[in-house]
Amino acid sequence: MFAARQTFNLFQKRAFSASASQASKVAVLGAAGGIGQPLSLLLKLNPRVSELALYDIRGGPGVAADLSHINTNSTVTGYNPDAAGLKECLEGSEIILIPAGVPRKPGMTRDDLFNTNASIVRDLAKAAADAAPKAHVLVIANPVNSTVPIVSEVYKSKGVYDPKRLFGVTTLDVVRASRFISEVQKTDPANEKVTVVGGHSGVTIVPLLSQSNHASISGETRDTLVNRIQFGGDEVVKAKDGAGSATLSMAMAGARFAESLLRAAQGEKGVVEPTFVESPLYKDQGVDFFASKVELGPNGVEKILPVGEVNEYEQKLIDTCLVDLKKNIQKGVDFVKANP
Ligand SMILES: NC(=O)C1=CN([C@@H]2O[C@H](COP(=O)(O)OP(=O)(O)OC[C@H]3O[C@@H](n4cnc5c(N)ncnc54)[C@H](O)[C@@H]3O)[C@@H](O)[C@H]2O)C=CC1
Ligand SMILES: O=C([O-])CC(=O)C(=O)O
Repeated sequence: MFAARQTFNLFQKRAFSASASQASKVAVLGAAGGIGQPLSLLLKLNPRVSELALYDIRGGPGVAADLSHINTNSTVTGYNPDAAGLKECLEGSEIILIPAGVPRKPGMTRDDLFNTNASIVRDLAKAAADAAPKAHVLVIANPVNSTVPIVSEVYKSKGVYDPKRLFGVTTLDVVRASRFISEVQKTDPANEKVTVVGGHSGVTIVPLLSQSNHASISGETRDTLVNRIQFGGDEVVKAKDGAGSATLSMAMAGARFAESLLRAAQGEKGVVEPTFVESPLYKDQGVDFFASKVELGPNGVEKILPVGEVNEYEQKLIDTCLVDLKKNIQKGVDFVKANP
């Protein structure tokens, strides 16, 4: 309890002085799962994390005991799978990652996970809003297009919503885009930066290849590549054959996003990550959340960057994306209204 409070005080101080303490408590909810475990491992290896707080409805303390033997300075605590454990896990957290939820099986869409995961995310959001209302919340649980609006509605209902601190993690789409384009072009993925906008499922994932190093990609090569980026998740679901979806690549992507937020919180300027946030970009078309490049700062979203110039083909992809995205967002909002 005392330790948790102490970390919070340090974080409070840093809000005023970026160069002060580097202490950061990071909580993972769903820490014993397929994503939760490797994500927690990567966070244990991150020197910017001083305290790692792990919660799961089963297995949290075991994962924590295991990770706590790794010889990096951070402390690791696994909390009891009850309301008191969850509260203690959350208190003082600067970042809360939520990979808690059921993954897809072959033949399912991400939206098919809604019935199970909506209430899981809603309940965790309620606990987070009460225990750590100022933390950055990073939603990994699918369907991200709906679970992020669910968190925002919960926070609104509790009067603590700050749109600058709520993120849907879409980093994996960008990671895939960079890797897939490098495979086609026989280049080093480290040098491939592909902007991916929209949401995080199927046709709502919109890669903007015209803004990449390979703007001239066209025809069937382009179509195949765009399709692979949009449906990359399905490749893994199919290959795992009933055992779940992407976990290791997702852990890497989640850890990268958390690292970017910590870098920005700890005073680094110009940190840009693509992420699904409440966004003004398509509000005039009734779409309140949209993934685009976002500059991060000590308080979360510093600046939402414009989508930029797109070609006719990409504009069509965006138009298609917006139709689905609007419905997915509304579904999340309606869920919390009907099931507060
Ligand atoms: N945003 C993205 O790019 C991606 C999102 N995902 C999503 O992440 C979620 C998790 O996937 P996996 O880790 O593979 O699933 P998993 O089933 O391996 O792990 C989920 C964990 O959540 C825990 N859990 C369930 N309810 C909980 C609750 N109320 N509180 C705390 N923990 C709870 C389970 O005990 C389990 O350990 C899925 O919804 C999946 O679709 C997966 C890959 C990429
Ligand atoms: O495909 C899934 O269900 C998991 C996911 O979101 C991804 O891998 O992008």
